[in-house]
Amino acid sequence: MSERRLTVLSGPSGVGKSTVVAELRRAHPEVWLSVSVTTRRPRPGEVHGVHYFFVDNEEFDRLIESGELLEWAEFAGNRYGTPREPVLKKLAEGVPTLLEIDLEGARQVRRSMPEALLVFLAPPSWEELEKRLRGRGTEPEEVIARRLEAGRNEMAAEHEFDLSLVNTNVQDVCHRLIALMTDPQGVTTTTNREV
Ligand SMILES: Nc1ncnc2c1ncn2[C@@H]1O[C@H](COP(=O)(O)OP(=O)(O)OP(=O)(O)O)[C@@H](O)[C@H]1O
Ligand SMILES: Nc1nc2c(ncn2[C@@H]2O[C@H](COP(=O)(O)O)[C@@H](O)[C@H]2O)c(=O)[nH]1
Repeated sequence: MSERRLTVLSGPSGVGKSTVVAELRRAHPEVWLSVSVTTRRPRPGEVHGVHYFFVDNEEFDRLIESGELLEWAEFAGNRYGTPREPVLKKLAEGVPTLLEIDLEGARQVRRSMPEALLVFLAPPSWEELEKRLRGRGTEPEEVIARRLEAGRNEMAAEHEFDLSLVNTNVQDVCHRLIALMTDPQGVTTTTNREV
């Protein structure tokens, strides 16, 4: 089984990664999304084991030390990581597998699984990104500021990805993403900005 079936979706906070992934999975339930571990507190409506595995710092330390994480990173004051075992199992079964992770995590996957397809989700503009992040209404202003600061860094790393998709329209992005996941032959190694 080729590691090419592993697709990583990254991009600045608020660009619409979760929205795109939710629509992709609604339309294509055959795609498996890794459930990450995080030390962040749950937002209203988030369910343990569905949106994240919510753990404390001690448990996260243990997961790192025992090598149970494929990658992990600190983002805007919290830690996030991908459980290794379920990802390897799904890939071995040939299931199209998706990780929604930050830039640092994507870089780690690039090193450990170089055949993975790394897709950057870009906003139509910086103003639109701010509008989406604030409009979501899930974080206080100081957290939004930290996420936007991280977002500047993520935008500067767009060229590291195999491909960029501009999230103007969720349906358009989903169509392109599922095509890439099921037939990634057309992807070149230089960054293309699309949609
Ligand atoms: N194409 C789009 N057009 C307009 N609004 C959008 C679009 N995609 C997502 N949004 C909205 O932008 C907000 C942020 O989306 P979402 O939570 O999916 O972002 P995210 O990239 O997963 O953020 P984070 O990294 O912080 O988890 C949401 O309110 C969502 O409804
Ligand atoms: N490196 C990793 N980053 C992850 C993982 N799971 C989620 N994330 C990224 O964290 C930020 C913030 O997410 P939020 O849910 O608090 O808004 C976002 O960029 C996610 O993509 C992971 O397992 N590893």
